[in-house]
Amino acid sequence: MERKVKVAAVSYLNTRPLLYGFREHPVMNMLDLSVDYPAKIAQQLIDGDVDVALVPVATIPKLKEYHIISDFCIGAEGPVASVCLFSEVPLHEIKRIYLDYQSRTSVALLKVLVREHWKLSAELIETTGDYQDKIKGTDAGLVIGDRALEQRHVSPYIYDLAEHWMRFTSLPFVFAAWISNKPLSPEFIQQFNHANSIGFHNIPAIVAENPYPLYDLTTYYTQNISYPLTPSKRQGMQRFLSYLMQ
Ligand SMILES: C=C(O[C@@H]1C=C(C(=O)O)C=C[C@H]1O)C(=O)O
Repeated sequence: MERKVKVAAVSYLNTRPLLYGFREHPVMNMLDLSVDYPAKIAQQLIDGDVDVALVPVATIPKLKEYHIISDFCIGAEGPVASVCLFSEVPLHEIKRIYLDYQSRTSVALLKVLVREHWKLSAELIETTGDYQDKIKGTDAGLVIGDRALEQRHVSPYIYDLAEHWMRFTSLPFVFAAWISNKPLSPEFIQQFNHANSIGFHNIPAIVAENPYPLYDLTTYYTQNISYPLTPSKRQGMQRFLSYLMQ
């Protein structure tokens, strides 16, 4: 029997609709699935520890070989809600910004917005562990994923990065896409895509099995995160990658 395809996905709530259909799907006989936070997954795909991953798109320039294997992604066509710059003061009073160690794409996006759109001179600070309690006074923080949905209840100023990218470029944004570091069989890709698509017809069931008091997950899954990897999202992704190559 052929070796199983190693697949890594993001462990946040936003990935639940993509993974919902994998349970009991025949494609599970062809793969081993693991989950982790985005920066970890990026490293696993770069190192070849996995074959396919829902990787931050900012990882693409670091891959020797890459194939976008699916019609689904973690994207947004307006406010995404879970990737934000959080602050106690307005944007232009921010002196320092803590960056999220779990992120690759959003950190790169924040840098593009700081430099090209907001034109801020704030100092950017890398983090390696919890830092949200440092978001105080003129120290702001970029937070992604479920922790961002929590931080929405803490910080008075919330700058949504997908919304600001759209204001800047008039294009949607792609945070993560299913990417392989080697060619995979058309049969696998077809089954994989099918498994990804099942959740979209079952959003009420997914919301019901993930009780989450901090944010309305129906809104999150249907109005914030936009999953289809459309031509305009690909265009947004190319524009973003062109900033990373500069
Ligand atoms: C929208 C999100 O997108 C995530 C952001 C990523 C990043 O910044 O590298 C990577 C994967 C996505 O799951 C989120 O997690 O809130």
